[in-house]
Amino acid sequence: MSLLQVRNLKKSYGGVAAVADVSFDLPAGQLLALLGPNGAGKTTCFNMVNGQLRPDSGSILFDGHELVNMAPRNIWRLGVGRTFQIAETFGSMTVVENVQMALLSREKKIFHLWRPAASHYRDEAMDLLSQVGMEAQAARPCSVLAYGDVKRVELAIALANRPKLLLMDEPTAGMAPQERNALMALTKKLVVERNIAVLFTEHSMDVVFAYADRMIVLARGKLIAEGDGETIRNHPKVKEVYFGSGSTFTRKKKEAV
Ligand SMILES: Nc1ncnc2c1ncn2[C@@H]1O[C@H](COP(=O)(O)OP(=O)(O)OP(=O)(O)O)[C@@H](O)[C@H]1O
Repeated sequence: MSLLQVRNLKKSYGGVAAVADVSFDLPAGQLLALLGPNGAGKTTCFNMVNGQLRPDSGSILFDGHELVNMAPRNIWRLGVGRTFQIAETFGSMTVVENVQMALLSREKKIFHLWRPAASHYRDEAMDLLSQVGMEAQAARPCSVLAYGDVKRVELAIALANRPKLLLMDEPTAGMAPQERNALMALTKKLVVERNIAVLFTEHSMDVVFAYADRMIVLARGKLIAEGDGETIRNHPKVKEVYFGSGSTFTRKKKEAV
């Protein structure tokens, strides 16, 4: 049985069917890209999986638990993680402190500190930072980091909760091509090592074709195609939706990581 099983998911806004009868599976250890043109229903779909939006109908079964009608915090506790942007809130804290906070939050200990905060979970935080290649920058405030490095710290924070499923909404938005590839290569490595599943939306097709194991494509709320890169590239409905037929995605050489 797949880790995540989405069945007949529906959500309408007034007369607009934002998501119309969408079903898909995501096994552990896979990166699944959720694609589609603007307004296709990607964000709506995403937010139903993380509990921010309640579907009109359908089922989201995760690791044997029905997520529909469950509070986002409880969904998170079951092991559905997301990458949050730390820049706005915790930018003045150091890299390692940000990860320590995430570890404390996992253990619900933020308001029960009995040791100086600096010593809480420091080793575990440093271990997570080494996994994302950021241990050398542990003592720097997040606010001074390069954008690609902030994204690595966000990944470490998301991993602090030991997610079984990680949701990433446009993880590489605003990044230069080389940074994009480095972040996705790292994500892929962690997915394989930890056997976690990743569901991500992404507008950079070079990233999608280089790193996603499978893709699903939405158009006007409906799932129109599903499969690997080759299947999606050559799918007539996908071609039609993106370019009104003709060639859809140009094959780009994977850039050096
Ligand atoms: N809160 C809302 N109220 C009304 N309509 C909404 C709302 N959220 C989304 N929609 C509509 O639902 C449809 C799907 O929107 P959604 O944001 O899920 O698409 P998307 O694929 O994420 O698009 P994008 O790539 O532009 O972010 C669109 O027609 C959108 O206008």
